[in-house]
Amino acid sequence: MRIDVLTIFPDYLAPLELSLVGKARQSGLLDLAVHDLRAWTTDRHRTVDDTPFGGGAGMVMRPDVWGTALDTVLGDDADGDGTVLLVPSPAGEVFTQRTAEELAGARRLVLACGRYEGIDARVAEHYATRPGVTVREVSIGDYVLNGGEVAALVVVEAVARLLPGVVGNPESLVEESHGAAGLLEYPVYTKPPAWRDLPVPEVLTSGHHAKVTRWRRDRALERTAARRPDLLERLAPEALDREDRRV
Ligand SMILES: COc1ccc2nc(C(=O)O)sc2c1
Repeated sequence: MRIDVLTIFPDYLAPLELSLVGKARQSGLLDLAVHDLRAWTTDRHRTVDDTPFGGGAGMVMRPDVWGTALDTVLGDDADGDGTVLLVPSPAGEVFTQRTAEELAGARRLVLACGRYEGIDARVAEHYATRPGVTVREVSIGDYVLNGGEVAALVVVEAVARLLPGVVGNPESLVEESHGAAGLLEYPVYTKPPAWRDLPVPEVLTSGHHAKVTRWRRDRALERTAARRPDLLERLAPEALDREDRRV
């Protein structure tokens, strides 16, 4: 997959050179480039914003600068099919694991990180008409950030780890929170067996795999019911067996 991130703060995306995403880039599993939006400004102050039509506080990012930048980055991608222009926005659809799975199937992601009061609305409107490009405005949660860069970090990590070969053991993608089971993850333990007078649950050292599996499922159901009942409500009825309903 090819990912391009456009921002006025390229250094904010430095964490994408580290760890799992960094390794995926080095190995060629992920082709990612970060671009400084100011490279497409034309004035000596490298201006990217202006005052909002209709008045109000703050500044709005100019469509002309974004248009030149996105035209360049999108290129004359003849087979532009499967390109998602992703715009982090507090007014966007909520980004979930399902969103990450959908985006992981795209041929290409271009993330446009806004700042100030946001990007002129005509940018998303214009690129939504471009053949082969789908525009999605997404929010990573019900709080407001100062710009799209943090959201871009979240989106890139959540998507990259779903790409084949990026995570060492694909099995681990199944059991984690918000994974295929649709439940929160069960509690995990490691050595030492006793720590500050706190023991590890006996079943986990019993060697009885069926009991361990059941215990983990029960703890995941309990946690989900206590912390995210909305996830339980979304589960298909057949996703819970008779044993599950006992919890
Ligand atoms: C101006 O650009 C912004 C500002 C706030 C913001 N908040 C987001 C969120 O996902 O909560 S994305 C985002 C982009």
